[in-house]
Amino acid sequence: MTTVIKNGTVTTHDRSYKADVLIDGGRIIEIGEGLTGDEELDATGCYVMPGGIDPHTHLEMPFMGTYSTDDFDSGTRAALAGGTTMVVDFALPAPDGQGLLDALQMWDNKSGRAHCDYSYHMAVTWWGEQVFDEMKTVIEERGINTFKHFMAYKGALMVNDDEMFSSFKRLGELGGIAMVHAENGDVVAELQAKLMAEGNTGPEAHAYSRPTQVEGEAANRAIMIADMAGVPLYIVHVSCEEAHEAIRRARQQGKRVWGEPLIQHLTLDESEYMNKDWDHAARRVMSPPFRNLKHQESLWAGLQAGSLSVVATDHCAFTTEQKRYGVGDFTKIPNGTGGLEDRMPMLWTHGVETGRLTPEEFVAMTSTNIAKILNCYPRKGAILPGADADIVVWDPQKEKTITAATQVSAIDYNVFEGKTVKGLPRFTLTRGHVAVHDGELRSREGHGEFVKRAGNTPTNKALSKWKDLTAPRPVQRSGIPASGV
Ligand SMILES: NC(=O)NCCC(=O)O
Ligand SMILES: [Zn+2]
Ligand SMILES: [Zn+2]
Repeated sequence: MTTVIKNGTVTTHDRSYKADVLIDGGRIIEIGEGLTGDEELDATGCYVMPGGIDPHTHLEMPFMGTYSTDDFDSGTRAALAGGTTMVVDFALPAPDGQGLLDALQMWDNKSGRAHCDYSYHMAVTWWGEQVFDEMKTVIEERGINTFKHFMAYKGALMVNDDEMFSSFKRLGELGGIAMVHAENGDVVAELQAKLMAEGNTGPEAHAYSRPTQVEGEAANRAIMIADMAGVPLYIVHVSCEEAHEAIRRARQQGKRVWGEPLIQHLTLDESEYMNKDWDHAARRVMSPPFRNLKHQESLWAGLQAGSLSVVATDHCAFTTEQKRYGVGDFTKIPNGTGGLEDRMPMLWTHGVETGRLTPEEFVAMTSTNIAKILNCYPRKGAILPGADADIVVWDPQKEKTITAATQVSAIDYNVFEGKTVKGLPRFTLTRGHVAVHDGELRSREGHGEFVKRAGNTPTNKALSKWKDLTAPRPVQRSGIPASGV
């Protein structure tokens, strides 16, 4: 059966034009005028865009003594409801020595419920011969080319500089991409202990324990270590000017570094932690914490200027009951917030509707840029013949007020509660299946497929060539002087 999307404006990362889009067998087969199909979707007044890709989710993640509540079922339904058609989740080996392949098996056991396509990043939570060896299999056989390192969460997921340098060098050899959660975990641990000792036990102390300096220092350190190891670097959840500045400078110097701000850091601020209601503040505890207007403006400017590349969510949703594990001790509040369902409408509302972004830039930041970085473009992130029919028909006039009462996510609150958004999906298609039909969710459990992503991306190849060309070489001398003895 064929499906045709009619009367819309096709909008990609580089242009917009009027055309119909014909779909068969889960792929786009033709783009043009006057197309017909068995099923017609009317896109009058809408943009026809590549479905969103959220490159940063933690679905059913074991973390801080519990599991994040949205799993591959509710999480991917929430994604589709908001126009996102692919998520990339982090497979996390237990830091006490669990192998990478073993962790991937655990993630495979969970992801079978996905309603949209998905891929994984691999986390490196400890270092040893087994990790070194298995990295090759992960890249070459499992099709996962991105490896995340936590520079924070001391005593749990954190790796030290020597481990990070070893891992980065191995990734450079194998054609992988390094990722970091950039916060100085040693400093955070000390600040946490000091705050607790002084009786600062509430959720606001979470923000006090993670000032922008800890992020800026770690981002800069990771950039320099990646440069010495000869590996491209992707910095997740960039929240402040200090980290952005390090990325901006590195990119201006020709280093291969990308920065990913989150929709939460772009639109919410630290005043949330001062709320008199403990639950309200604790629900917003995430790392890095929300910042102030100055940092938000830096992130928006980075998106406009191209020094920041991708907008994600870091969706890691805990219920109020789970957040209450940290009553009396803020260090025990599970870190993480939701956002999968709201990323695209919030970015459209605060980006395109305000004139900060063009619709084409919106597509680039929510889909195409990350598809290119992760090496799954143009299968994903494109409206082109042959691409997967992961499409969102975006209605710029459709409005709603975000509320937990009607959200798809399984948790009992929403950090964007009460915010009105203008710009929502009329239809969301996942490999041709119409999963959102005029506000109605018609997704299918298990429809999602794993997306393999080969290593040795174009960026890896270019960087390796450059590093070879500029590597230190011995000076060729005509004669060696006699020893002075
Ligand atoms: N960001 C956060 O607070 N929770 C999820 C885990 C991580 O990305 O650090
Ligand atoms: Zn993180
Ligand atoms: Zn994360």
